[in-house]
Amino acid sequence: MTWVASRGPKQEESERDRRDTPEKIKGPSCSGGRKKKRAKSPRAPPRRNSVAFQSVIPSPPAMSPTPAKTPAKPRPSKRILESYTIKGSDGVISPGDAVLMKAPDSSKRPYVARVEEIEATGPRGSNVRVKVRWYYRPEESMGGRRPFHGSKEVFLSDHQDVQSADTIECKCNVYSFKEYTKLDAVNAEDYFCRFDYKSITGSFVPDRIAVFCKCEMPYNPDDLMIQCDDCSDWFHPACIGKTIKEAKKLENFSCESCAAENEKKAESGVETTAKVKVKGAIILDEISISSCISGSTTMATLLLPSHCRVVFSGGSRHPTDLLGGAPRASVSRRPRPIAVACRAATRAKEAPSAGPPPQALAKEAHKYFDHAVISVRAGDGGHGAVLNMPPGPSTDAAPKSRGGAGKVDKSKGKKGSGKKVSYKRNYDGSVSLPLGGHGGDVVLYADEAEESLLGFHSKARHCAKRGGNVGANGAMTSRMHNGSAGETLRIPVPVGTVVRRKKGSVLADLAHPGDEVLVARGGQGGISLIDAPDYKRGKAMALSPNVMRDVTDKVLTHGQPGEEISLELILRVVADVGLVGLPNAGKSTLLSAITLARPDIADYPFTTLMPNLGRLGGDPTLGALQFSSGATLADLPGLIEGAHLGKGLGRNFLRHLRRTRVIVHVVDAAADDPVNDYKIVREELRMYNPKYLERPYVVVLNKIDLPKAQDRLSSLAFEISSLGAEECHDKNVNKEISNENFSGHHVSAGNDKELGDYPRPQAVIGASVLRHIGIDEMLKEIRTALAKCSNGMLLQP
Ligand SMILES: Nc1nc2c(ncn2[C@@H]2O[C@H](COP(=O)(O)OP(=O)(O)OP(=O)(O)O)[C@@H](O)[C@H]2O)c(=O)[nH]1
Ligand SMILES: [Mg+2]
Repeated sequence: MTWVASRGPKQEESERDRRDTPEKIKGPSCSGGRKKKRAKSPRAPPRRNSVAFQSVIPSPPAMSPTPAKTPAKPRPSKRILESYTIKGSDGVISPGDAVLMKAPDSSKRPYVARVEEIEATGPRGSNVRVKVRWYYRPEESMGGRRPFHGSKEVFLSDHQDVQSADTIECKCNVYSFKEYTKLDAVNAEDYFCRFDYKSITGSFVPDRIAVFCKCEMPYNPDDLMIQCDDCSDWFHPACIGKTIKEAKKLENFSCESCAAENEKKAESGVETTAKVKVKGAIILDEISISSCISGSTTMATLLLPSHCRVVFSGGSRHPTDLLGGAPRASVSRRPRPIAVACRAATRAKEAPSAGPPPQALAKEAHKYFDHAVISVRAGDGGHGAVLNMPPGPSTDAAPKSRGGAGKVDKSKGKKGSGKKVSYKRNYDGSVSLPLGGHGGDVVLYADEAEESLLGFHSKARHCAKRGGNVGANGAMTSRMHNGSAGETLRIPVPVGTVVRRKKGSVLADLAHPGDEVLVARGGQGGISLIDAPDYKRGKAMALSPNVMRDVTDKVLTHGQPGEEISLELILRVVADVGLVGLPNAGKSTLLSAITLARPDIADYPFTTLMPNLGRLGGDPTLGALQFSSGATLADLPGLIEGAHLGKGLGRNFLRHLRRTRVIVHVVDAAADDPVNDYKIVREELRMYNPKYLERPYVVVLNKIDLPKAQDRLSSLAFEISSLGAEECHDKNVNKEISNENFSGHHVSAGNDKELGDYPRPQAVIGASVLRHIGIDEMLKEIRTALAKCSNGMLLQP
């Protein structure tokens, strides 16, 4: 006679129950959900069918109302045994041991159970029975198998049973999670258990568990993970955009945030001491590492060459493990987790934090307001799920009764009673499996409310949210839906910001309010898989052609990582007219005189540190031939001789002239040598970008209210107006400006032209902005210049 373990109801019944079970898993929780009503798990037997343990404990004799005619049969005597020798093997088991018990279907994996008690009944104790507590495999639990479940993982359930000792196949080992990760080798009979499982409610104890990686998943000991040398967090290769092969070749690894930090530190030039640091419980040298993992070639290549690698193993993973196939008999070597920090890690920890400190940002804002390097990361795609395909109305899939010989499976009579479930289908009729949510994109957009890039120095990293996982309770149901899409992260930048890859090409010029650019695309959501039993797999596959299976099954169920990119943001103010000149020439005074802007004005050099913008109102009375629209003026910091060598404030702020179409030179006519001052500024402009000198410009000889200026006004005007060539290349100006907007660097070399070779000023005007003398004439000239260069239209900046 062949004995098999008797567990579980008919599959149909279980699936129906599971479909009614709402999904409750949230975040790292590993709970399989709760039911309001008492629910049967796939394994939970209908209590009427299973032999309740209590029933074999001698109970008090029943009080019979009528005396029996025949004497009651004496109950067989029962003996509790301390140990039992498994039939057909030398294995001896005793209470507390884990055993494998035969499944009714020989093609199925044996059940794992913990022996609670051994009893012998019958004449001479010939009938030995064991009280067992079942271990559930993840796919047998209500929540189903999740990506973080190991192939050798089992849950200790509260489901008890009494079985014939003849169903015991052999002894096995169920380790705690910690013990399991420390095993040198994992045999076919080795399992691990980290959760207790309540088979009635489908809940787990503990119901929370530590999560790792960007995907925030609990640790699956089957999967390779890489540890960041700096922050010590663990990452899946797929989550950092690497294949397992590539990950194994890595010698040093720093996660994105640590890498960005390290980069900043490297840029700041902090010298550090390099020391190899060993951490973790096991400190091994090269030889002991190789001996420890001698059975794992994959790990050997990973660990030996670098000293700086790290790892949890994944060599033993096989699709059949994930799909519920029989455990492989071969012995796989399990390397111990070893973490060896590399030099970069030590350096990172010792280096001070990079980036300008907040005080510097406040005091020297002019150095940082128009340039920033940021890194953005789009959200990862949500994960798909490994789903169980519920059996159809046909009972060919229904498991046979696991009852011992002679037992009758009452549920057999319900053949074909299962309801037909209508699934969402693709256009070709195949079952549409739910997808993880799309990760959030990252978009930069021009916002008029933003004035500078200073904020990006204090927060240089921006991450969008990840997509939601497929909310599945393990079973494929008609109510399943895709994971929620991650929200797009929209980052406002000042109007006029040029976005480029770090040390790379220009991505966009956000020159108009509302302009936007998608800089990082969110990862695609992972697809779901059907975890069908062997005998149904063919059918399930036929139903669902979009199911992809691979050796790396998990990659398929995992969402794709979101894009990550380092960006350089360069602000070029959007202005039509640029005011340039030496410090104290009166540029800010001029801006405040003709616009509503109120810049700082003072009698000392470099009062202005950052460009000030002002809006010149339009004048419709001027008519069509004049520039009657409004224009924006930018007052730039003062230039001095040698600015191109970094003197004064340097000349980097001259980038803000790029979008201007007309330049106004403000010259202090009361200065010692106004003509030379004018030439200095022209020369600095030429050194920065010779094309600036080809733009129409007006010279304002300021402060003519002062007697010193008044005396020489006419000679100064003559001298300046005669400097330069007569011809003006107005027609080319527009084209040049728009091209320059996208050119990365100014051109200063290879230009043989002298100052005198460039066009003369359109007009030289004597003015006193303080006394409002010559203002109207100056405005007229500015408008004329604007009208000329834009041909009556506003330019596309
Ligand atoms: N007498 C006289 N003084 C003037 C005139 N315009 C400006 N000033 C004075 O010149 C000084 C400098 O003026 P600002 O407007 O700050 O000069 P700036 O060119 O902006 O100087 P920086 O910001 O340092 O580059 C102030 O004291 C003004 O009052 C003018 O027309 N006549
Ligand atoms: Mg100023």
